[in-house]
Amino acid sequence: MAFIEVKQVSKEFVVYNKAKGFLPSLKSLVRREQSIKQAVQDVNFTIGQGELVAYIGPNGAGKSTTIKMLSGILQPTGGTIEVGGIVPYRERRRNAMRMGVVFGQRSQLYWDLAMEDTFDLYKKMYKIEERRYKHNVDFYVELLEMQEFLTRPVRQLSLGQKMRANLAVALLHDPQVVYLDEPTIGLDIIAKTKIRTFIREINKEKNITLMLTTHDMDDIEQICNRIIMIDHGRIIYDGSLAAFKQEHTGGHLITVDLETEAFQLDDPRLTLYKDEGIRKTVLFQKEAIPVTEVIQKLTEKNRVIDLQIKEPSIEEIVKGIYEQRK
Ligand SMILES: Nc1ncnc2c1ncn2[C@@H]1O[C@H](COP(=O)(O)OP(=O)(O)OP(=O)(O)O)[C@@H](O)[C@H]1O
Repeated sequence: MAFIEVKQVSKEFVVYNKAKGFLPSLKSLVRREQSIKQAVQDVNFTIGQGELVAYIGPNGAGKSTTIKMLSGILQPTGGTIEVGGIVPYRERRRNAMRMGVVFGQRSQLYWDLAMEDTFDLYKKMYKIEERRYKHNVDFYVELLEMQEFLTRPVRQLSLGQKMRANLAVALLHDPQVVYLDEPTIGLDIIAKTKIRTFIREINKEKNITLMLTTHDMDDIEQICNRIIMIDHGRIIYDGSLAAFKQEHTGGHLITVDLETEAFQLDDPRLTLYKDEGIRKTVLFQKEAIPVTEVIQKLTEKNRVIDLQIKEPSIEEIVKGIYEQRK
C-alpha cells in the first residue's frame, strides 16, 4: 500500500523582479514587476511503506520544493499530497511527529549543547516516553558510534560526527518516514560509507520509509534500489536502478589511450561517447558488435597504447542525461 501519494502536484512561486540601475530600482519599489516560477509541475509518484528511494535531479530541478511539500512546510499550488493518510500542510504538527528530516547543509543541533542534552531536549519536544527514549538513545549511540563525543558541545564536533548526531536526533521519536537531503555531503569516504550502511540498516530493521536527495551518485549506487528523477519540475524517470542503467545506456564503453589525438572511428556501430584529448571513450552494443571486433577496429585504425572496457557508471549516465536536457 502506498505510504506517500503525490498526485498531479505543482508548485508556483511568485518572483519579484528587481530592475537594474538606480531610477528603475526606485520605481520598482513602488510598482514591482512579478513573474511566476513553476518549481514543480504535474508531479506524480507513490512510495510504499519501507521503501528507500533516491530523489535526484540537477540544481534547481525541484527536489527541495517537493520535500518541503511532503514535510508540510509548503502548500502545493495544485494537486494532492498524502503521507501516511495525512495531508502534510493541513496537519503540520501531526505530520512532523511522524517524520524525521536531515539536511546535510544545515544542522538541527544546538551549537552550545552537548549531544546528551540535545537528546533530552528532543525527548521533551516530541514527548517521547521514558522507556522508548532510553532504548532509542542506546540503540543509535551504539549503531552510530557516538559514545566518544556525547558530552562535548556540538560546536566541537567534526562534520562526520555532526552528521551522525543529526541522524540520531531525526530518528529519536521513531518516525515512519525520513527525508534525507544530501546526507553525505562534505564527508570523507570512510564517513560516507558508515552513513550509507547506517541508512540501509535502519531501513531494513525499522521498516522506515526513506527518501534521499543527493548529488553523490555513489549514495544511490550503494543505498537505493529505486530512483525518481526530476528535471525542470517534471518527473523524467521513476523505476529501479538496474532498469535505469539499462534504459539509459544499453551499452558498454571502451576507453582507449592514444599516442596522439588523431582518431578514426568510421563504423556506424561505434559512437564517440567522451573525448578527452588522447583519451577517447567509445560506446557500443554487444549485440551489434562483439568486443573482439571493437578492439580490432580501434587498434587497426589508431595508435592505441592502452584500453579498458567497462559499463557506464551511474554518474556518467546521469551526467549525460542532465547535459542532454540543458
Ligand atoms: N521560495 C522560492 N521563491 C522563488 N523561487 C523559488 C523558491 N524556492 C525555489 N524556487 C525556485 O524553484 C526551482 C526549484 O528549486 P528547488 O530548490 O526545489 O531545486 P532543487 O532541485 O532542490 O535544487 P538544488 O539541487 O540546487 O538544491 C528553482 O528554480 C528555484 O530557484
